[in-house]
Amino acid sequence: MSESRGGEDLVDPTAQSEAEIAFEGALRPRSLAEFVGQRKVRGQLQLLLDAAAIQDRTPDHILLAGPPGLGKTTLAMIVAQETGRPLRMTSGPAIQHAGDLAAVLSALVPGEVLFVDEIHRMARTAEEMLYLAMEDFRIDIMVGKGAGATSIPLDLSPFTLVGATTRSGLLPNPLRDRFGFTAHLEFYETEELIEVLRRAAALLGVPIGEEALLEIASRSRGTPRIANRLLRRVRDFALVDGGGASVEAVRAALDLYDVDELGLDRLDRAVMTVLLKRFDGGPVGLNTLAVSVGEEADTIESVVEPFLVRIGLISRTPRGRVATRAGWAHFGLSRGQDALFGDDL
Ligand SMILES: Nc1ncnc2c1ncn2[C@@H]1O[C@H](COP(=O)(O)OP(=O)(O)OP(=O)(O)O)[C@@H](O)[C@H]1O
Repeated sequence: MSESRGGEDLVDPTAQSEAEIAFEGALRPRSLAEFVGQRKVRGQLQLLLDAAAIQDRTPDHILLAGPPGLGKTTLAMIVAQETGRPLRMTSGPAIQHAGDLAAVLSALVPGEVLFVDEIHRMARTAEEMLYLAMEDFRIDIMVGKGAGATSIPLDLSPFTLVGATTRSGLLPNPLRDRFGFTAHLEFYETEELIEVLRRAAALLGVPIGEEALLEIASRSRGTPRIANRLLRRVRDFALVDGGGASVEAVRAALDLYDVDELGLDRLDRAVMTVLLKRFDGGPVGLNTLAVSVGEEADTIESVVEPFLVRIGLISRTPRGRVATRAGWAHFGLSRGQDALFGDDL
């Protein structure tokens, strides 16, 4: 739920309306067994939780790293659910001062799971407080100012911190090192997304065939949040059209929303078009690309780029972003053609 790229983008994993939050809540897997894909992470988490249960202690702190919409919040909820512990949720941007964090930490009950979304956006002063809290379940609260300032130690209840980040590179090493386990969530394979969709369609009571599921899955950018969102649009389309959720309905619905067969939307296409036409395939720096499409560099770096790299349309080089041969081919262009196309971006 980080920086939204705004508008009505269907394939923006960061943009979420109230209605969608409620919709997602209904589809969220409640146990590790129900959680589709991420096999390695599931196995690692299961082991960590089982070991803690045998020793009757709070599980180690967990860092969940990966692009938005891959299931970090869901996994945090599952950790609480599977261990029968209460869950408290907050986010980095909500912790602007050490005092904000002290208030949260001091209110934790023994064994509670504390989920901090976008943990890389927390205030620096709070990060330092968190080091001690994670290590010793203790914080020092500063009282007074200047020469008369004193620090009062405060013992905390043992807790498990589950941090989520789309930018693990931005976390300072001392914070990263205090997590007992870091899970790197990967984009989902098409087969896994089909599984996510099959489960969601059953929960929503939408009859849908395998071919239609495949068509939605392949346009979902490896992201369950997007898969569920596209399914919702297809369900609406089928309802209004009256023809059922056929593969034709999927194609018509997603064409209507400008999501192409690779799952690229307007912003992805704008980035690719700028890279190919204006910069003749690159290399181009991230900031230049972002300014050229009128978007935040952070959105390009954490949302657009990882997907374009993953599907092989661009690559990152030390000198900047470069279009690959597949990138040129997908847009039916070749190097040196910009004069033909002009600057019609
Ligand atoms: N492995 C999965 N199996 C089934 N559904 C999933 C899975 N992962 C995510 N989902 C679905 O996708 C939705 C989005 O997941 P979630 O909110 O956990 O993502 P996130 O990584 O926390 O995103 P953000 O960083 O934007 O908060 C969930 O509501 C759930 O319905």
